Amino acid sequence: MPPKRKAAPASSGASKAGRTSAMSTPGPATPRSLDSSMMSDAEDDLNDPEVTEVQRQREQELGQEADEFVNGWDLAKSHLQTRPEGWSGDAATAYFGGRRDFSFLPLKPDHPNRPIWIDPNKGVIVLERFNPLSEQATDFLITVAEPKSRPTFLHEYALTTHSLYAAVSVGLDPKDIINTLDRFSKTPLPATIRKFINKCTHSYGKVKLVLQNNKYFVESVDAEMLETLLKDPIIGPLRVHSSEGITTSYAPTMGGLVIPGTKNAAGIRQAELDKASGKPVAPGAEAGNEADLYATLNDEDDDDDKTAVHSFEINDNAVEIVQKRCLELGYPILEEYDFRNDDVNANLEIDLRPNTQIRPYQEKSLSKMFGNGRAKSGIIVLPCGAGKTLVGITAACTIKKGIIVLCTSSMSVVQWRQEFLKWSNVNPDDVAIFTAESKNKFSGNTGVIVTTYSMVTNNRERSHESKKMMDFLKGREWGLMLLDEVHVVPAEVFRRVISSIKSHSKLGLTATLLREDDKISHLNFLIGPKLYEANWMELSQQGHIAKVQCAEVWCPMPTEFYDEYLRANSRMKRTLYAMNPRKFQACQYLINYHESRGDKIIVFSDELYSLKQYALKLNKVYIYGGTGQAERMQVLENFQHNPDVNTLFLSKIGDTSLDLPEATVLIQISSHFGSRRQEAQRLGRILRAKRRNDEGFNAFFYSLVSKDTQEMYYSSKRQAFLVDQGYAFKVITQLANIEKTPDLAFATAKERRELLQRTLVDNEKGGEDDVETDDLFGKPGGGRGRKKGGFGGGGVRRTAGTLGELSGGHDMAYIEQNKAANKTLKKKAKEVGQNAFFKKIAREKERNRK
Ligand SMILES: Nc1ncnc2c1ncn2[C@@H]1O[C@H](COP(=O)(O)OP(=O)(O)OP(=O)(O)O)[C@@H](O)[C@H]1O
Repeated sequence: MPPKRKAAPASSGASKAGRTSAMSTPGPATPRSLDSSMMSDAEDDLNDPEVTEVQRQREQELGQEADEFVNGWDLAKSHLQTRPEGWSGDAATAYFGGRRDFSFLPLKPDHPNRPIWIDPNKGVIVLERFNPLSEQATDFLITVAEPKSRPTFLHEYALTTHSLYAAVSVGLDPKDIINTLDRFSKTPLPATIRKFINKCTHSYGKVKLVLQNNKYFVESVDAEMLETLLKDPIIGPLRVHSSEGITTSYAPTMGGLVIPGTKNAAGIRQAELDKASGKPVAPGAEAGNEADLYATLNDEDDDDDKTAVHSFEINDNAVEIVQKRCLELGYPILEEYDFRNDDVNANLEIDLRPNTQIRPYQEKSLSKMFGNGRAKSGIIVLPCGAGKTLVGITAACTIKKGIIVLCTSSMSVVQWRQEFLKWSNVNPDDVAIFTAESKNKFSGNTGVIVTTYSMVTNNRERSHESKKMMDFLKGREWGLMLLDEVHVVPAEVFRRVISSIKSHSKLGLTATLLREDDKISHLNFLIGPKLYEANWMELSQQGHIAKVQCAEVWCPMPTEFYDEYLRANSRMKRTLYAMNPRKFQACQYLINYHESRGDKIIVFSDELYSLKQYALKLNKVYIYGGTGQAERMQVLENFQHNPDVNTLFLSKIGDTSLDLPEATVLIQISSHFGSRRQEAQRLGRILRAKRRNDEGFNAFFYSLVSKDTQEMYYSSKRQAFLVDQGYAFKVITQLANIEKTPDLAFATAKERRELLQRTLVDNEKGGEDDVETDDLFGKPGGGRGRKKGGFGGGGVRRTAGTLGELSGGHDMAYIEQNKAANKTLKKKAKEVGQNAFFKKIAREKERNRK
């Protein structure tokens, strides 16, 4: 069967440039050129129970697609060899024909000097990064469009309704948007694009959602508009009937706003004054500081004219439906909080400490939130380690009202509280924690509460204390709700949080806004649109996150493994491509190489059988769902502090449930399907490297892939997001001098055969059923670390002798070669219970507890 081969849309062309060949031939062109639309409905959302069933079905389909892909290459290759004489088509022709043929757009005479192209149908903008005007164009595009893909030479942005609203809300005039786009464009601005911009900007801000006295109101200055909405068959019935239809009041006015932690903030200016004992730096002194432009609104904007506003009340649980419907009607609802004129809710004494200065990208992201002096709800996307916490705290210091922070674990709750105390001058008694262990309220009449999603959405019988606390949380209006790690929380959880706890504004924080597509659109209504997404490459060039070299290592499968692979069911296929002895050797080689350079290495395997086999054979420590809490802590502490423990094997439990110490190298030996989010999250683990500013320092991310298997396909799918962020995956087909690796595993044909037999026998009965979850909200049928069979389970029998008998090779008795390194650690820990290293850790723990 020929592979499904839909040509990718022209608009994703820029993202195709991400993979390059480092050594020898990369083989066939990369699977990125396959149907990229399939990426959108991938099973990205590993944690969402709602997705699990869909996910299982997709897994099967994906398996088929992957097989077709692999077979397809053979077909394609044979086709190329036999193409007819005189055939003039080339591989690229398909990308520029039909709907992607834009040659009807006339080029301006000086088009080489202009940096952008605009797709008249989709509003996708392609920016030439090598053009001299690209810097200016980038600053502008970030304000009016959403970044989609940013590899080295070509960037893609998209004009969307939300991006245009955001542009208007920071004071850009539709005419200016059109003129500037036209100025940068190589062709005259298409009429469709002008129309789209005018339409979106025209309806901006006509309808608002406002929280007053713990009730939601739909508000507009245009009474007729509200009448129209009330006549709508969906919105009309959602009005609260006891309320008296449309009411009219008068809107207050705004004053100037300065985001704390920026150059203009009082604290910073005071600190600069003190430091230099001289004049303060003039506000906005830095020419072209875009954030200054947006963040500081002049008091001249004040006027005393009060405008009449009309409103009607809606039910708490109708908010999402009304928002969706208004967007369909072409009147997107604006959720903005005029916190400076909120006299109802108490003010919180909180400011950033005077010496705290937020970084330019943090400032930019916040200027999107506070662009017009009010707080817009939405999501800020910053890579791991780029300082999302400080962004959230600065937002809290700007709003200065009651703040509620929702985290994914009680460990993060404690960290958030500590960060509040570290970066701001808030009174420690005003920052309270609501977890299973602690249910304190703040001392004054307002403050900060840090809690977890599960604490506030828990359906089980609550303790008296916990119930009292929930009543407290529900009974008041919060100024800001900070939602951490929004990409891993199911939409239903947000729905429950948001309908029970009322807040005037919401800020979602995440490193990757990747979920199944419809879930992303849920977030638009549940939290708000994406306000800002940082450019990873820019941040790494500026030294805020580490530079990472990404490579995909192609490992051929020995014939006997490949034969079994072709015959195997999908479960066994996965085990076989993970247990490929050439892959094992590559892993051993890379570990040796990087350990000798002083790196700390994390090896990820989603396949539990291979995880443990690799770790045992290489005598390394490992953690998976079944590892007890005490052992986990011990392994992590050793990995962090013990110079003899430099490699840690991790199952997918490491993606979300562990607070991992810093590492500088990541190796993936097996990864589940095509989750772009998981891939990005894993890369994030090495972005925080402290040595990132050392001259020539690089972190490394290797994906080991068994050649000509389904893995090749999944791997390319997984990389899509990172490629869009500008990471180039080098393909390595040969590791130099690998055969000279000391004690290279499976170096002989006999050892490889033995490995194959053992793998087949051990997994005969289904082996590890990978229901292990790293999951915060649980999946049906699997609690944390629950698994059928496998290690510690009852399903697999592994005894010396059995294999020999089965295979008929009595000389191949299976010997458990290594004691688990974990056990050695445990033993050592007992022996050296009073060792300085452990004493230090104990002291640190004690300090943290205080
Ligand atoms: N403006 C700043 N000035 C100084 N240090 C900063 C600043 N912003 C962030 N940092 C530091 O950068 C580090 C990473 O910050 P943080 O943990 O908030 O990142 P993150 O984006 O939340 O990462 P993750 O997604 O991994 O949780 C922290 O040590 C933090 O103190």
